[in-house]
Amino acid sequence: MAVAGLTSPSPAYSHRTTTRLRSSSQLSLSSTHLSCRLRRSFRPRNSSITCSVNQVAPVSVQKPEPKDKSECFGVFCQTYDLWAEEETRSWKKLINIAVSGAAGMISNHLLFKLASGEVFGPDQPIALKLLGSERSIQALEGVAMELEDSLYPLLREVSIGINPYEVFEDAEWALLIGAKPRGPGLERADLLDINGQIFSEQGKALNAVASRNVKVIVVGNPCNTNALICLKNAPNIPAKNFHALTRLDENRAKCQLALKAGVFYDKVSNMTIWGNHSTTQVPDFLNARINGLPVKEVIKDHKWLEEEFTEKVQKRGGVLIQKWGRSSAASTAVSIVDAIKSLITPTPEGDWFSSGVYSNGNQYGIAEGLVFSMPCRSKGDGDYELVKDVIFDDYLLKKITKTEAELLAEKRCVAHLTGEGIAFCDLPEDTMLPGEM
Ligand SMILES: NC(=O)C1=CN([C@@H]2O[C@H](COP(=O)(O)OP(=O)(O)OC[C@H]3O[C@@H](n4cnc5c(N)ncnc54)[C@H](OP(=O)(O)O)[C@@H]3O)[C@@H](O)[C@H]2O)C=CC1
Ligand SMILES: O=C([O-])CC(=O)C(=O)O
Repeated sequence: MAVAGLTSPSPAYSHRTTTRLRSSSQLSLSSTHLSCRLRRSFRPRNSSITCSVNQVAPVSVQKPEPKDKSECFGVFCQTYDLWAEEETRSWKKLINIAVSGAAGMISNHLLFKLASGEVFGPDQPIALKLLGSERSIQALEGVAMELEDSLYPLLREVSIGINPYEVFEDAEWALLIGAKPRGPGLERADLLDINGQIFSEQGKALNAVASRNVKVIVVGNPCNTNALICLKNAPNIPAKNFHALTRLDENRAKCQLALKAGVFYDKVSNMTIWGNHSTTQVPDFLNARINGLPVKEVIKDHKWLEEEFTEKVQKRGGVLIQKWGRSSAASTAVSIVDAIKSLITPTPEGDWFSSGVYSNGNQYGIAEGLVFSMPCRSKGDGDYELVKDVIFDDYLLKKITKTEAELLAEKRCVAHLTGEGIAFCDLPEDTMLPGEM
């Protein structure tokens, strides 16, 4: 077998064809692929591995092989003598980033940001492990081909697959984007169940094969409850490592406040989104600041804050769908980048960021056992702490109670997927995703 080359993006490297070759040659092609990966070539000059099928010892017994094996892709299976490149000397150790829904719209923006170095930095080589499905495998090959053609120096490996137990192996970051979108006639309870099954399976897979300190960001909706299902199915990974993406809501809220106050949006800080990534979410203007001052001192129209501003942020996703004909993809990818960067760089003094995190042990009196968006700070080590000095008033507490009730109802709906008994679905009527109106 020729190692998948620079010039032939043919189906020769699809997972199915690789399986066929393996069967006929009686060789462990999986070892071949591994030995061909770029990370293996970080070694002194003159001792780089020359990759060829002859190096692999024949195996006497042919094991049954999974049909859905994840494989390195095209040019990313090649070996190079990287010591010729001085810059690689100062590079950090390669990290594995798994992305689900990798052929979807959000990923189409996100993967290229990850590969460019804008997220993890110019000295951080990465491996992208892309999860698709039978439905999307062709498209996923197309994505991998575009990554090949982009010639990103920091992108050392790309593998694609449809089995989360393969794709999530040794993942240090898992960006879980793939989920069935809500369509006409689909009840929210049904969506919770369908997507819940996906996140239950992916939680189990992370538990089995990912790095013990993997950081998981759940984007696929309904993301808070999907994140809860995921963490409940991954008992060997700290619950604190699971996040539901509410950073897009934070960014949307900052933009609206900046617009009203007539300032550039970098002047808005301390923006918390409380609760669910849904139309009950609470953009907190009581604690947010503009130019370091409380928002209510800068924007005197408090009725606007309570009514128009709040609803605008809650329903921004839906308005965008009406304009665009599809949900936010580029801005969601940007907000995923922001969310990751907030965990790997120290939070600026006095500021914070929002993330949907496990509510156990929170000091705000929010019900335990939920994934609830709250204000967080990080030292830049991938971990976070909840912010202590926030204030509440009756308006804020009432709104938080409403989004909490919604999340508690969602949780009861998926009890069968979190190991908490029999599910009982009594969702409030107005329970909606931001993209629904
Ligand atoms: N938290 C947030 O702020 C935001 C969250 N979202 C959510 O992110 C998710 C992905 O959005 P986006 O990338 O635009 O969506 P796309 O429709 O472009 O991609 C979604 C991917 O989900 C996968 N999927 C899994 N199960 C199914 C299924 N049963 N039917 C169809 N597709 C399925 C598909 O990949 P495959 O076949 O490979 O599994 C598909 O490529 C959605 O759930 C969306 O609601 C969107 C915007 C903001
Ligand atoms: O509802 C959706 O799919 C879109 C979404 O989450 C958002 O725009 O915030």
